[in-house]
Amino acid sequence: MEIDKAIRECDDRRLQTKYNNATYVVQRALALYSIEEVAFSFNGGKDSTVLLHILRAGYFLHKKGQNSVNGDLKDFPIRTIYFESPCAFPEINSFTYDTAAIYGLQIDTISLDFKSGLEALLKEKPIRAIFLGVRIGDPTAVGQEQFSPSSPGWPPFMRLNPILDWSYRDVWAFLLTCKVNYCSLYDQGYTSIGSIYDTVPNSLLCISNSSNKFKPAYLLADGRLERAGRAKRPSTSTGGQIPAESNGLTSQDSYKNSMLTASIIAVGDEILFGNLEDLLGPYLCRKLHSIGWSVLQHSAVHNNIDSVAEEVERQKSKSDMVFIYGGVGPLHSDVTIAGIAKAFGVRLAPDEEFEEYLRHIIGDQCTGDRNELSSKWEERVRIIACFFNMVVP
Ligand SMILES: Cc1cc2nc3c(=O)[nH]c(=O)nc-3n(C[C@H](O)[C@H](O)[C@H](O)COP(=O)(O)O)c2cc1C
Ligand SMILES: Nc1ncnc2c1ncn2[C@@H]1O[C@H](COP(=O)(O)OP(=O)(O)OP(=O)(O)O)[C@@H](O)[C@H]1O
Repeated sequence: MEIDKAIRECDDRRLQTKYNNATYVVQRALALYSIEEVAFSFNGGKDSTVLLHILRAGYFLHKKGQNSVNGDLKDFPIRTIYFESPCAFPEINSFTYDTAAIYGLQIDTISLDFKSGLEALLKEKPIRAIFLGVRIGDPTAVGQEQFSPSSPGWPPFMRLNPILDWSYRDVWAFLLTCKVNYCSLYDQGYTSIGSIYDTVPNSLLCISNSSNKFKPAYLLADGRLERAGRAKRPSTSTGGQIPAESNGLTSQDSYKNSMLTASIIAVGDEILFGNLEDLLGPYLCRKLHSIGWSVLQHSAVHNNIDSVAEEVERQKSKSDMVFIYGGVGPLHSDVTIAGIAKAFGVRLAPDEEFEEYLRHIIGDQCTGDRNELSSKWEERVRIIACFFNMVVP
C-alpha cells in the first residue's frame, strides 16, 4: 500500500508516530463498527485529504490483520458524504469529484445544511459513526476527543477524529511525503478554505503586495495562523454576498478609525498583600492611552484558577482586548494560563512545534524538562524585554 510504504520509508519520526496513532484509531473504529455503519465526511480540504489517505491506509491495515489484503487503489468501501454548497470554490468541488473518481469513493452528495443532511442520512442508512478531518486548532474541535458523540441537538452518531492531534505542519509533512494530490488553491496561498464569501489567500504568504502573488500553503511558518485568510466580510447591501477579494488580515484596518478598548488584569497574591508594587499596569495604561486606546478597567486578582477565570470571563465580553500578566511562569502556583483556558472552556495542550522551537534556541543545555523550558523561555523574554526598553524610548 503506497501510503503505508511512503511513511515507513521516510525519516520523519514525528510523522511516523502521528500516522501510527491515526491509523490505529481507524483500525479501532473498524473493529467496533461494520463498514456499513461508518461514513467519511469529505470536502476536498487539506485535512480531509489527509484523512482520506489515513482511512485508506487504516482500512488496508485492518484487512491485513484479517489476512484479506487488496492493494488495489480503488479498494475503499467506506461511504463518503460531501455537503455540496453553491458557495464552495469551484476548485474544491472539482478536486472532490476528481479524487472520488481516482480512489473509487462511493460519494453521496448532500445539498442540505449539515444537521438536516445528517438527519436525513441517518434515517436512510444504518450509519453510527462518521470520520472527520477535525484538528485540535479548529474552532469546532473544542471539547472533542478522538471518539466524541455528536453534540446534544444533533442526530446521534459517533464523531471519529483520527487526526485530532495533528498540527498544520504534520498535515503538510504527510501530503508532501506521500506525494498525494491536494486542491490547487493551497498552491495559491490559501491555507484554510471556507466559502468563496469568507476566504482569501493568507497575507503571511504574500510575495509582494503589488503583484498579489502568494507562496504555497506548505510554506506558512506558523501553522497557528492558518485561518488568517478566513476574512470576516462586513455585511453590505447585498447581504455580504460579495466574494472576498482583500486579504484577511487587512480586514483589521476597519478598526483603525474607531477607539479600541482594553482591560488590564494583574495576577498575583504579592500585589494584593501589598508586598509588591504593580508597575506594569500604570505603564500599560499610559502606553495604551498614548496610542489612542481607552482602558476600561485595571484589576488585580489572586493567583488561583477560578479567580483568574472569573475575571477573564467578565472582562472579555467588555473590551476589545484583555491584557493579563503575572502567574505565567513554570511553578505549580502559576495558574494564569489554566485560568484563561477555563474562561474560554478549552483544555490546555502543549504546543509541540513551539516546544521544538524552544529546544532549538536553547540548544545543548536543554534537559528536556518542560518546566525548565518555560523558565529558560522566561529568561529570554526578560532579556528581550530589557533590550526593547533600551532601544525603544
Ligand atoms: C459530518 C459532520 C458532523 C458534524 N457534527 C457536529 C456536531 O455533532 N456538533 C456540532 O456542533 N457541529 C457538528 N458539525 C458541524 C461542524 O462542527 C462545523 O460547524 C463545520 O464543519 C464547519 O466548520 P468550518 O467553520 O471550520 O468550515 C458537523 C459537521 C459535519 C460535516
Ligand atoms: N462541506 C463538507 N462536506 C463534508 N465534510 C465536511 C464539509 N465541511 C467540513 N467537513 C468535515 O469537517 C472537517 C473539518 O473541516 P475543516 O474546514 O476544518 O478542514 P478541511 O476543509 O479539511 O481543511 P481546511 O482547514 O484547509 O479548509 C473536514 O475535514 C471534513 O471531514
